[in-house]
Amino acid sequence: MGSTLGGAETGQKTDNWTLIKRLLRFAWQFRTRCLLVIVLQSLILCLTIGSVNLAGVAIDYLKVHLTGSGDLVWPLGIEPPPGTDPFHVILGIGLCVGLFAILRAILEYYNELSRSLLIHVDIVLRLRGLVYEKMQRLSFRFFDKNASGTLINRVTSDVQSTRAFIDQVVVQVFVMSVSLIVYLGYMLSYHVPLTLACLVTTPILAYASTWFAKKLRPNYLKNSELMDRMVLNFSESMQGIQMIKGFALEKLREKDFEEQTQAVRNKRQEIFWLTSNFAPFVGGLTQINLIVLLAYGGYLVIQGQLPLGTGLVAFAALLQQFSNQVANLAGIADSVQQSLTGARRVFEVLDAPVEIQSPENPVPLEKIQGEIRFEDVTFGFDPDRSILRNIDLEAKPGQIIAIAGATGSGKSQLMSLIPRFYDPEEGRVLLDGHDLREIDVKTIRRNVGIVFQENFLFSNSIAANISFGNPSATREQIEKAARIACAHDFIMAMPNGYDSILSESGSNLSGGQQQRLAIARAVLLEPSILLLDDPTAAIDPETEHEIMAAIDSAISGRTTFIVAHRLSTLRRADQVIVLDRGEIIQRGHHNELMQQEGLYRSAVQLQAIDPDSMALIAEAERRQR
Ligand SMILES: Nc1ncnc2c1ncn2[C@@H]1O[C@H](COP(=O)(O)OP(=O)(O)OP(=O)(O)O)[C@@H](O)[C@H]1O
Repeated sequence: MGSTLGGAETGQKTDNWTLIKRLLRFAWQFRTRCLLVIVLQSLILCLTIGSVNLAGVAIDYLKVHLTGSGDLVWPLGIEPPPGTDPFHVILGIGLCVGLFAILRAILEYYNELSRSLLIHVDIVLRLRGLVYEKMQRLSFRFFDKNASGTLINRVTSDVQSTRAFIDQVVVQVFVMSVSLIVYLGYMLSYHVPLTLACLVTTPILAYASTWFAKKLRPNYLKNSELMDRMVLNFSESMQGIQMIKGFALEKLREKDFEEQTQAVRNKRQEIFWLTSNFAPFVGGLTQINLIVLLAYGGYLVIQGQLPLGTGLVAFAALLQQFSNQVANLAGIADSVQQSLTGARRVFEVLDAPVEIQSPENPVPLEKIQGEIRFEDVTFGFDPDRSILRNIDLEAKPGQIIAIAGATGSGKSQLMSLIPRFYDPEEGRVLLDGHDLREIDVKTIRRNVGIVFQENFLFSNSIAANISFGNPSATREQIEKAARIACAHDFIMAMPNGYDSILSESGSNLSGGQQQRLAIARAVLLEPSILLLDDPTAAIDPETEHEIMAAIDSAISGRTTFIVAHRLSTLRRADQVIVLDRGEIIQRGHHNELMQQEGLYRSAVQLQAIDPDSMALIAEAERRQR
C-alpha cells in the first residue's frame, strides 16, 4: 500500500496551510464519493428553496384572492388554468410541497448513506491501513522514542479526527458555500438593500470564528497528549496486571488512572465550554438579522415594495436557513482544529523516516554460511552516550559465542546489531563477508533465529505460534521444530495438541513451555544464525535444564550467540566474550580465561556469572584498581 499522504514535511512542525494542502491532496482520492455527497446536498438545497418559494406563492395567492389587489409571480411561469377553484389551487401547491418533502427525505437517506460510506469505509479504513502499514516498517528507534499509548491513539482517535477534515470540513464548507451563494442570490434578486441590511452582523461573525479557532487549537493538542497518557496507563495496567496484584497496588493504580481520566475530563470540559458558548453567540447574532428583517422588511411590505409571501415570508425562511449555515461555522471551526491536531499526529507517523531499509541493489546471497564479524563497532541511542565501543569480534560458521557481563553492559544491544535491528554509529557488522547494510533486510532476518529473555506469544494455535516466521510451514516441519525444542511432548499432552489455542500472551503455559515454543519458532526458520538472549533468565532453576536441553539440540550446526550464565554453556562455547560498560574486556575459550586474572575468573570462582553478581564483582574490582 503506497502512501498517498506522502510529503516533504518529515520531522518538522508543519504550518496549518501546508497541512491543509496535504489533506486536500489526500481528500482528492475520494473525490467521486465527495462529489456525490455534494450533489445530493445541493439537490436537497434546491428542494428546500422550492418548498419555501411554493409556501410564499400560496400566501401571495391567498392575499391576492382575498384583497383582489397585488401581483402574483408563478414559479417557472406555471400557473393554474383560469377559473380553477382557489381551494384546489392551494391544495395543489400543498401537494407539491408534500412531494418535495418526500423527495427530500429520499435524498437525505442516500446522502446519509454516502456520507457514512465515505467516512467509515473509505477514509478511516484507508488511513488506518496506511498508519498501520507504516508502523510495521518503522525501525526500533521509533518505538524506543514513542510510547505505546501515543501509537494506539494515533491509529484510533487521531485517524478519526483526521477524517473529520474531509466530511466535516471539506464537504461542509462546500455545502455551506453553495447554500450561502444560492440563498444570497435568491434574497438579492428580491431586494438588495434588505439583503445587505440583514447581513450587518457577518463581519463580527467572521472575526469571532477566527478567535474561536485560535482558542481551540492548543486545547485539542493538550487533549491528545492527555489521552496518550491515559491509554498508556491503561495498556500497561493490563499487561502488568500480575505485578500490580502481586504488590497489591490496585488502589494506587486506580487512583493514577482516575487522576489521568480527570485531567482528560477537565480538558474536554474546557473545549465543551468554548464550543457551547460559541454556538449560542452565533445563534444570537443571527437573531439580530431576523429583527432587522422584520423591521425593515415589514416596512417594505407595507409600502408595497416587497411581496408578502414570496418576499417577506420566503426571505424570513431563507434567512433562517442562511443563519443555520452560518451557525455551522462554529462546528466547522471546531472540526478544523480537531482534524488538524489529529492529522499532524498521523503525519508524524507517516513521515517518520524508516531507518533500517534494504539497499536498492542488495548483494545476492544464495546460501548463508553464518559467519559474523564486528569491525570496530560503536553504537549508542544518543550521540553523547555510546552503549557499545570499539567492538571487534568474529564468529566462524557453526561456532558458539557466549557473552557474559554485568547487567547493562551491552550484551543484548550487541546481539541486536546482528539482525540489523539498529545500525552501528561507527564500524560495521558483516555477514559472510558483506556489510549488513548491503544485504536485503528480509534475507538477514530469515536467517537469524532469535529467542529473547521473554517471548511474545499470540493468542492463536500452538502450530500458528511455532510457524509464525513461516506461515506456510507443513505440520511435519512444525513438529520437527517442536521436537528439536523439546516441546513436542508437552504439546501432545494438551487437549488439542498442536491446535490448542493459547490465551493472550500464552498465559496458559508455564514460563519453560513458553520458552520452548519460542525456541521451536526460531528453529523452524532453519536459521544459519541463532541468537539466544539469556533464554533461561525468567525461568526457575528446575525448568532451566529442560530449556538447556532444548537449546543444546537447537544450536547444533548454527552460528550461535548466547548470553549465558551457566558454566556448562560457557565451557562449551568456542569463544567467551566478557563485556564491561560497552567494551570487550576479555575474550577467549573458557579454559584460557580461567588462566587469566580478571572479571571472568573471579565470577566463575565465586559461582556468580549472572549479570547482577558480575556487576558487583566488576565494581569491586574497579575500586581495587
Ligand atoms: N531503547 C533504549 N534506549 C536507550 N538506552 C537503552 C535502550 N535499550 C537499552 N539501553 C541501555 O543500553 C545499555 C545496555 O543495555 P543492554 O540491554 O544491552 O544490557 P544487557 O547487558 O543486555 O543487560 P541485562 O543483562 O540486564 O539484560 C543499558 O545501559 C541500557 O540502559
